Amino acid sequence: MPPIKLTLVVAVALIDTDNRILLAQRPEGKQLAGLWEFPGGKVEPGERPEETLIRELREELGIAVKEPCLAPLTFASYPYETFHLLMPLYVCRRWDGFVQPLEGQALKWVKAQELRSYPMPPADEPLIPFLVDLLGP
Ligand SMILES: Nc1nc2c([nH]c(=O)n2[C@H]2C[C@H](O)[C@@H](COP(=O)(O)OP(=O)(O)OP(=O)(O)O)O2)c(=O)[nH]1
Repeated sequence: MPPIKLTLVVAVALIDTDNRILLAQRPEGKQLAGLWEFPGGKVEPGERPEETLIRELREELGIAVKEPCLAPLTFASYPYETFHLLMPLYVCRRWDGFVQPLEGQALKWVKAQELRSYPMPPADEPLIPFLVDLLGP
């Protein structure tokens, strides 16, 4: 068996004042294209996960998030074919600026109980009940 490549990705459920969660659609041409995911990305060398998230949210969505506004909720651990994904999921209800699709990605605000209607990467499916518990149906 080849050694496992562990990949650390950090993601966030942004929650608006109606308790809806932001999903972003993975662009064509990327792995898992077309699936709906939580904003975030790979932790780069030398970064703390919270710094990664703040950077990704600025680059992808044009919003400014302060570190104390990121609350850990749960995590995903999933064996993709070429790497093992470890993905902490934070929750964030406060940010500055307006969410914009700066990378051309489709965005949707959805209720927790609607998450199952959006095809998500297999790693994300076990995260849904935590959001339903947190936010109610
Ligand atoms: N951001 C995010 N990534 C997720 C989720 N679920 C899930 O399996 N992933 C996977 C998809 C990718 O393999 C990886 C995130 O990497 P990424 O978005 O930063 O990078 P990428 O695939 O675009 O690749 P790259 O071009 O940056 O190398 O984590 C999720 O909910 N949010």
